[in-house]
Amino acid sequence: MLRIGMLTSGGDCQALNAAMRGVVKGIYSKTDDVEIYGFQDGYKGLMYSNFEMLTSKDFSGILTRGGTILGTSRQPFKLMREPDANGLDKVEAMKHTYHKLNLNCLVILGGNGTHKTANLLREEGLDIITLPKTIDNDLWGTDMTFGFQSAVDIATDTIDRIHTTATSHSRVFIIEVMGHKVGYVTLHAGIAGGADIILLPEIPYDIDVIADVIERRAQAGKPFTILAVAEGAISKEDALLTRKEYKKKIAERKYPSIAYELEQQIQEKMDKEVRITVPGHTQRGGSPCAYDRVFATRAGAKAAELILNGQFGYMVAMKNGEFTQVPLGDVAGKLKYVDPDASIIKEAKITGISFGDE
Ligand SMILES: Nc1ncnc2c1ncn2[C@@H]1O[C@H](COP(=O)(O)OP(=O)(O)OP(=O)(O)O)[C@@H](O)[C@H]1O
Ligand SMILES: O=P(O)(O)OC[C@H]1O[C@](O)(CO)[C@@H](O)[C@@H]1O
Ligand SMILES: [Mg+2]
Repeated sequence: MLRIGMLTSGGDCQALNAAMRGVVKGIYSKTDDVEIYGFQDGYKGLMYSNFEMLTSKDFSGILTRGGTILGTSRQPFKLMREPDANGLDKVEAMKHTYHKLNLNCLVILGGNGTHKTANLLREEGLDIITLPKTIDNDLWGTDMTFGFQSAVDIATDTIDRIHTTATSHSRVFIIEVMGHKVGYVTLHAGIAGGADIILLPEIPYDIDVIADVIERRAQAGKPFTILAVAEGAISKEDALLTRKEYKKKIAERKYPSIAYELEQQIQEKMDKEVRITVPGHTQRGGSPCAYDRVFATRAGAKAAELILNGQFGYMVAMKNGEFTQVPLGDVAGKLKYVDPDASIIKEAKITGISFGDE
């Protein structure tokens, strides 16, 4: 008998269900002697022993369904070592549930935050397999994560729609794309949507450069400008602050987000109508795109293979188009950033896209 626990943690995204379906189909293709325990709302379900016993049937028909059938939750990792309101030791509670149910392994689908806890549980002796989930594509050790391509498609669609109205009204439009620390979604949607300016957390911007691009476009007979801006885009001045100083500045910022601060800065420089669009959680919603369905199904199959082989302590990862496994200890606590020297940045610049830096 194989007893498998499963949970989804962190922000939801497209293809979580597709990935779990892949794992379950992969296992059931080899054996029927399986019990699947689905923990509700992320690690919470494991802590408080909230689970449902699922069968292969529960995973049928969910390939195209957005969200997660298990529910999810998030909390800063540092709170994991702090007792809950009733004094419960969260890590001990999770271990207790795992052992009480006599699980052979725990399958965890999550992003970078989730992997810190997954690795902690591995260090505590649990057998863990993880799958790389996040729209941010910021997981170290894998070239791709599921959710990313779907989010890029949605953000691109937003930019496409803004393009027509921006052109009609000769306006400057700021489209704020998800990504506080890492700008992959903004970079790809920005290029795909033909944004004129792309601002990423990894490449600090200079407001004078931005004003100059808008001005030069107007002089060239293009009175509208589209800016694709990551939630975590940062000015050159702010990039010089210490982490603590910057956090304080953000906490005290009178604007709801970077897009509104930028709008103000642009309007101080020029007499232009500026509008803001924030697609927000639409980027995580709805059905996964075809790429993510394929990626998640393959990742699920790879996870099933590892489980059946008794290989634990790994994240399923894609490297150069092939699925492989990376030790959890290598993944946890790291982020994969956009490399400002990557050729994609150079190529975007060659085609006239400004990153607001020079
Ligand atoms: N009930 C809980 N109590 C304490 N910590 C929790 C609980 N549920 C989840 N967590 C923690 O929440 C965090 C989820 O991570 P985070 O919010 O950084 O998202 P992520 O996994 O990086 O995914 P994404 O970036 O795609 O949203 C993990 O550190 C996990 O351990
Ligand atoms: O769902 P929440 O808690 O509002 O978090 C939003 C954040 O989650 C992500 O969608 C995924 O990490 C980020 O891109 C975004 O900044
Ligand atoms: Mg994350």
